Amino acid sequence: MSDFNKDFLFGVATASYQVEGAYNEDGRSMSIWDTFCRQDGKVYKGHNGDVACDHYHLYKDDVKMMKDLGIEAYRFSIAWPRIFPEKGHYNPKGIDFYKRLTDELLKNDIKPFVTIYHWDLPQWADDLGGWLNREVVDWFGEYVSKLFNELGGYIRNWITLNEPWCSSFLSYFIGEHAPGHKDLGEAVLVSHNLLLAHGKAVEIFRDINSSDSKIGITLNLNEVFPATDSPEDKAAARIADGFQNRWFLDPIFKGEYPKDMLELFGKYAKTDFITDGDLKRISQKLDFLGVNYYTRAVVKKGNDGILNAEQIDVDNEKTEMGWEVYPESLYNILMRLKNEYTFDLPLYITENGAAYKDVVSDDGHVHDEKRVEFLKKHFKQAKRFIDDGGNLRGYFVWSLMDNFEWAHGYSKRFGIVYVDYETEKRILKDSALWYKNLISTRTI
Ligand SMILES: N=[N+]=NCCCCNC(=O)[C@@H]1[C@H]2[C@H](O)[C@@H](O)[C@H](O)[C@@H](CO)[C@@H]12
Repeated sequence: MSDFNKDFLFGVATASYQVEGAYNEDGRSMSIWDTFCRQDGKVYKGHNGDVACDHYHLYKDDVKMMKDLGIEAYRFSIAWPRIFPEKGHYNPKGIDFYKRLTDELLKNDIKPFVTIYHWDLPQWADDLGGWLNREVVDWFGEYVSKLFNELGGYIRNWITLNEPWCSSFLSYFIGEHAPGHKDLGEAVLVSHNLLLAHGKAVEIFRDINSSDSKIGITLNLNEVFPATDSPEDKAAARIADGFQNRWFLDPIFKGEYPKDMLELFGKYAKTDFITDGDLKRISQKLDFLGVNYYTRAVVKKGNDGILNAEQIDVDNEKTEMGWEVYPESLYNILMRLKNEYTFDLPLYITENGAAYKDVVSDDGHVHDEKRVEFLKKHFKQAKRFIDDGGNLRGYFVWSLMDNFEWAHGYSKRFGIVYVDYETEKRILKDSALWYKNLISTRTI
């Protein structure tokens, strides 16, 4: 048994489109996810975020619930379509919601960690090309400037982007997320414009915010294993690692794209969009890195003609998402970051959690023992990293409450709090009570 020190932050995370609802209230305009949900076959049973968990109206109760659990930090995202519902048109009512939410958090001694972009691009921006249009960097700059000026006095921790891998490759190559394109060339261009927007936000942040405010980015990283020791499978694992991890880690922390991936992508995608100064903008010094970890990947040589790396099914415990439970990779990823990229830069686990088939028992409780075990194992790996000299500053469980799980709609439950979507009633799951005890004892 060992203790997390008193400065370590125990948090929970959500995202605007997944919990807020109030999709057309107080001036909010459509996002690409509002549009995507309305297209046939894109989202499970046509679910959407119109109401979601109604966090927009129930935030005070949700903050009280966090307070009662002893939660020390709350990671939430801001909906760009609330702040700029039209190009160049600022909506003060949009900011007012986040001022109310932040005020409630601070009154309850809960630190706000804000994600500036968690995938809900305004539809007006997408109509102008969205992340495919390099002008998006300027639109993003206007957006972040307003946030820093209006909220910078209350919010001290900022995350520019959530998982640019998902906003680019999952959304423009694999096509599972909005806007649902399937073009590798587009995805590579989008990934670059996302990183440029990230860099622009850091530049503006350094101009506007005081030094006691911190800025970082959140990346979803996984550890990639070859299915066998064969040279082909090892080569496939290297490419998959480049596709998932190095394509973002290298430009941000080393100021250059990985050569093997540039060469590979260059065969299928335009890569002449990288202009002088781009990598300098992308690789500015950060105050922390956020890591979202869910599972590892085991890959074999594939034949898709592009990456030629195919994830295989592993006969091991899985979550409702079909993701293998593999806590050791959390430690390995953090150690790799420390040794190869971030060194002594503060790290946060900005997301870790699991979806399971949660049901309300006859006793009115939700006995989610699998989630308790999942979290226990992963917190142990986080503590192992700290004991081995890792500069891990906090851990945000995904998620505070069940919510809109993107293409899966409301069919997957990640919360430590159960949400009855018919009534919006919240029910603490056993995992919430377990987390409350962990926070109070600080011992895993
Ligand atoms: N094909 N395929 N896909 C693999 C996708 C893995 C990466 N997905 C994530 O990390 C998302 C992250 C997101 O921030 C949050 O908004 C999501 O609710 C959670 C749970 O899904 C995780």
